[in-house]
Amino acid sequence: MLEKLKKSLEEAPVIQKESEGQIYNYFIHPISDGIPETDPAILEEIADFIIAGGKTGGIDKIVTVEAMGIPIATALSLKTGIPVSIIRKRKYGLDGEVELSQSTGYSKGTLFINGLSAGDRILIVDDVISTGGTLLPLLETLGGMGVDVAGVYCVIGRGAGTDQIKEKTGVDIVVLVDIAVSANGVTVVGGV
Ligand SMILES: O=P(O)(O)OC[C@H]1O[C@H](OP(=O)(O)OP(=O)(O)O)[C@H](O)[C@@H]1O
Ligand code: HPA
Repeated sequence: MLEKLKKSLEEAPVIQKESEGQIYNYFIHPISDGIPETDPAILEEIADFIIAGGKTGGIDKIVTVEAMGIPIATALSLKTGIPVSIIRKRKYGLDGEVELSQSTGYSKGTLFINGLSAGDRILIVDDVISTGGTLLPLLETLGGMGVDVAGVYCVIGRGAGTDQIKEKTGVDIVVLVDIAVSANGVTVVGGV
């Protein structure tokens, strides 16, 4: 399953990004960066896998984080008819906007939630989970807002984020492909 995705990950180039004195080996792949181009067949395979997981029933909104969760969320939305709500990196100042801090292995920023409120039942999808510095504060913030997270899917998993989030929040993130990344490249180490 997901053989095309796994094969393309093994071929992904890796660059070094420096943040706060630490080097982060950053892989570049169509799903996580849109480079060199995204094969619609892979997006379709991902959406079909998520639908087969059975968690899209009774969902009000598919929720993703700008930018690279958007193609995955859109593919899923087109197949299910469920609307997409996007957590943005831009402040709008609308009533009810909620902001939170995000950190990754190579960046820090602020995320802005609009259009979600208590009682909404959502499915979160994203392209990558690595340190968990995006999803952990997001899950905590959504919990505080009374939003009901029915499931979380990340296409590519690397690093300790998935396990740390499970420990801290009890949320089981479904990762489709687990990888290890070094300066020499990407190795697929597990997945569905
Ligand atoms: O587990 P973490 O260490 O937080 O890494 C995962 C996050 O990193 C990427 O987001 P980024 O903010 O780089 O945005 P992008 O989608 O525009 O690449 C990715 O889309 C995840 O949201
Ligand atoms: O290494 C990475 N590559 C692309 N996107 C990412 N998001 C977190 N880590 C990465």
